[in-house]
Parts: sequence; C-alpha cells; structure tokens
Amino acid sequence: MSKWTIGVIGGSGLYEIDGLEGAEAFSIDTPWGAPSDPLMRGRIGDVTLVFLPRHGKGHRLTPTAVPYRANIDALKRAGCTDVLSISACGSLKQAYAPGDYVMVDQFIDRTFAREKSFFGPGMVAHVSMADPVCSRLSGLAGDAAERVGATVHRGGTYIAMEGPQFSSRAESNLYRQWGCDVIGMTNMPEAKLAREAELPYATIAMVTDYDCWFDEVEAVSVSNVLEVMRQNTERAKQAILELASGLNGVERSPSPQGIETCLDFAMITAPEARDPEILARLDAVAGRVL
Ligand SMILES: CSC[C@H]1O[C@H](OP(=O)(O)O)[C@H](O)[C@@H]1O
Ligand SMILES: Nc1ncnc2[nH]cnc12
Repeated sequence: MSKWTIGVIGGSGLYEIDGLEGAEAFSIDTPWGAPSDPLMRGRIGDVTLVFLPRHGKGHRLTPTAVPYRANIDALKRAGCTDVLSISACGSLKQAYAPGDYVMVDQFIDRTFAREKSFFGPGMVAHVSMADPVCSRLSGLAGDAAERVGATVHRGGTYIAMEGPQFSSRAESNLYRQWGCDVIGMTNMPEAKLAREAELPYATIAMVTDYDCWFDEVEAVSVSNVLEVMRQNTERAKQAILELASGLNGVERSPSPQGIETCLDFAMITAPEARDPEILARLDAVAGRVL
C-alpha cells in the first residue's frame, strides 16, 4: 500500500510541531546547500510527517535568504510525497479577516532576488505552473482546518513580494486592483521548486493582517502579525495533526493532476548536450527521469 509522507514547511510563528509518534530530528545535506534547519520526522499511525521551519528556529532567515532549493530537495530526499506550506499572510480583501485561513490556488510571483529553478544551463526544463497547487492536498488540508474550527476560504491568489519591507499603500492598492487576495514573501519560488521536484504542493495562508490598504485598520507590523500568529499557532498545529489523522489508513494514489510525472513533458536539452555536473545535482529532484 502506498503511504502518505507529508512535508510540512512551517512559516512565521510555527517553528516546531509536537504530538507525533517516534519523533526524531535529522539533518540532510543537499547539492544546493543546507536546508533552513534540521528536519523532524514523526508519525500519526501510518502517515509520516516531516517538519521543516522555513526561517529556521528562532526565525533567523529573511524571506530572501531562505534556502528554497535546499529545502525542497531535502524534503524530496526525505521521501515526502506531498508538501504543505503554512504561511502568515496579509489580506487584500475585507472578507478575509485576521485569523482566517485561505487555501491559495494561484500565485503571482513578484520576487526578484532568489534562485528559482533547479534547472539551468546544461539541463533546461520548463514545467507548467498553470495550476500551481495540488487541489487534492489543498482540499484535504482545508477540510482538516475546518474540522478543528478554522474559518477557511477555498481558493485565492497569493502575491509573493520580495520584502523584507512590507508594501507601500500604493503597492497594496495596486495588488488589490490586480485581483490578488493575500500577500506574503515566501511561497515563491517555493511552489515553483516543488513542482520541478514533482512534489504536490499546497499552502494554508493564515491571515494575520490587512496589509496597509484598509484605512480603518492599523497597517501591518511584525507585532500585529506575531500577535495573531500567537493566537493561531495552536490551531495550525491541530490542523496538521488532523490532516494526518484523517489520512491514516488511507492508501495514497498519485495526484490527479499528474504532478509526480510532470518532468516527462518538461525537459528539452538533448541528452548529448546535458552537463553531467548539473545532472549529478538533480539526483533527488529529477532522478526519476534522468
Ligand atoms: C513576520 S511577518 C512577514 C513574514 O511572514 C511571512 O512568512 P511565512 O510565509 O514564512 O509565514 C511572510 O511571507 C514574511 O516572510
Ligand atoms: N502584509 C503582509 N505582507 C507581506 N507578508 C506578510 N506576512 C504577513 N503579513 C504580510
């Protein structure tokens, strides 16, 4: 029977998870450097969870400095079948209030100072990002969050900004005009890299603030983000455990969107033109097809 191994990337305010059977910390080195922190593996029944705090324990890493490639490669090497991100975000819509969860299904990537691909000169690949989120994982995570009492909005566009500064009011209003629902600094290039690694990815965007467009409410600051996260972290942890409990004993079939085989249609470099050094670095991410 095929089992679930869910990688969980914890965002701001979520640096560890407890309540797992057989929990053990472990380190993985990758061809892309070290991940943000040692990983933690544990089980709920026959479901394995692998936890990684995105910014490292103590929140050492800026959104720009998060080693996104190493993190995704490490989760792949750890045997993850799926990756769930938990992220703090600002709301760009009045109806998405602080404390609510948004099950993001689209992204706009406005980051510009990050490595965004495992591929490059000597091994070129173009994966589709038309549907960047695994709808099955997102649906299951949203259901689990609802079961532990969260207000969950299904679907939403997350705009990823470079940061680390928050947006100006003009930017915040522009993103609203673009139809974005929430804003954060980390889900790109994470979602792109997960797709390149053929890992179904979903994110629970936990609204912590109204950014700075809403004149009736104080503009975002770290202290209001952390205050909402403090109230919400326990529920986020419960949602993760509830997701795993719900999948205990459930056979895992491949993602209905074909994400685990997306590299079949993505690689374009002729075999004789491939650079062996890059191929060696792709052993975990693209080993299935190389
Ligand atoms: C502490 S507020 C800004 C910070 O929070 C979000 O991070 P994450 O997605 O890891 O929860 C946001 O993207 C910024 O990095
Ligand atoms: N308003 C906001 N902008 C960017 N990242 C955030 N993370 C939490 N709130 C945010």
